[in-house]
Amino acid sequence: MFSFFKKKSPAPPAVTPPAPEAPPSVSAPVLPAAPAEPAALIVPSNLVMAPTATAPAAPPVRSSWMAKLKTGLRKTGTSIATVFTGTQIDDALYEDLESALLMADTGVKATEHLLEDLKRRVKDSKTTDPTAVKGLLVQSLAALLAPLQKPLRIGQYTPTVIMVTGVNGAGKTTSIGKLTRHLASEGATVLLAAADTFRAAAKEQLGVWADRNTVDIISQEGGDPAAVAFDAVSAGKARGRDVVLVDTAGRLPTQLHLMEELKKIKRVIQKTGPLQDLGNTTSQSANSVPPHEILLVIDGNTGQNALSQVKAFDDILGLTGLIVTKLDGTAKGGVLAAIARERPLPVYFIGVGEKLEDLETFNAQEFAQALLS
Ligand SMILES: Nc1nc2c(ncn2[C@@H]2O[C@H](COP(=O)(O)OP(=O)(O)OP(=O)(O)O)[C@@H](O)[C@H]2O)c(=O)[nH]1
Repeated sequence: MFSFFKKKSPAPPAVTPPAPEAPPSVSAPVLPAAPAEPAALIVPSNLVMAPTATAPAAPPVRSSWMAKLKTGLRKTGTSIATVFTGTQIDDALYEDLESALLMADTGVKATEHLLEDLKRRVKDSKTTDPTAVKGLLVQSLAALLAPLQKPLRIGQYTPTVIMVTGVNGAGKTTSIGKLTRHLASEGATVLLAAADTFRAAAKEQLGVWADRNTVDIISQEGGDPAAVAFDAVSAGKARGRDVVLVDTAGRLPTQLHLMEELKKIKRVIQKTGPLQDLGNTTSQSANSVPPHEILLVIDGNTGQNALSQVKAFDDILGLTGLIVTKLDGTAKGGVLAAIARERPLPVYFIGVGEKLEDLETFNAQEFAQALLS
């Protein structure tokens, strides 16, 4: 599920270690083609299980996840899939597809792109079968979504500081709980910062996750969220934690004073100073200054509104990635294509349920297949 950097050792120059032995039920991890990685080693986690077209059959864990994803996206997929039930590939088919994609909140730009790309693929393949066109649409969608597929890198800094933002009820606290569980199950030590000091229940909610996951939580009765974040990062440094997750209160991008507050939280976290970059032992890189990740949690049910949130939060904070929740039962799953076309930020995780295990890494090919199955 994550990329872990190998921790720095004073011993001889780093040598790539053999890949950790994978448990029998888990396939070899496949990371998306990435630009040149820094010298530090990425030790792929045994939870990175994204299969590609050429990978061996999906392991049981991932395939049950796929079933969940397919069920979750059925509402979106059914209306698109019915377009291909006819016998001819004609203008009517493309018009119906255009409407279905727009109804699925794919947005005008991504819809235009997909139609153009699909027509080219149909022409190149010389197919006359509408069912085959659906297969080509899967390819086209997967190619559009591919830039969003990226693993979250953990372990390059001690701690890796992750600030989590989003509108009210998007699923921030739940996603932090799920993420904490995954991190803890991979052996990472986690410290949670309850910087949502507005909602009385938020601290308790996070406290429950903390208890469940046996991690520490830093909170302050009615305190300043920026101060909570500062204390948490300082404590994370002092205690040598691998990850500090900072939960923030939900807010709308139109609530400018609250957006200013988020900027302040970011600034104050930056003031905790640079953290040792385990991937760059010679100089201190600029991004060793926390927060290393600023994530926006979006509710997949909100469709085009989610895209507006991505743009607004990104403009103000400079986001590094997204978590898309509630993809179970949404008719608006096309919004990921809109994000890919208009604001392509990495989608680190997607949520398809309220349970702890209902969080997985995003895989473009799987998502495209599930959406159009
Ligand atoms: N079905 C489903 N529900 C989810 C998912 N993620 C979160 N939820 C539910 O969404 C609701 C809101 O989740 P929270 O985690 O409290 O949201 P939040 O963003 O922290 O909320 P605020 O702190 O009020 O801004 C809860 O009922 C969660 O159980 C998901 O992937 N699928």
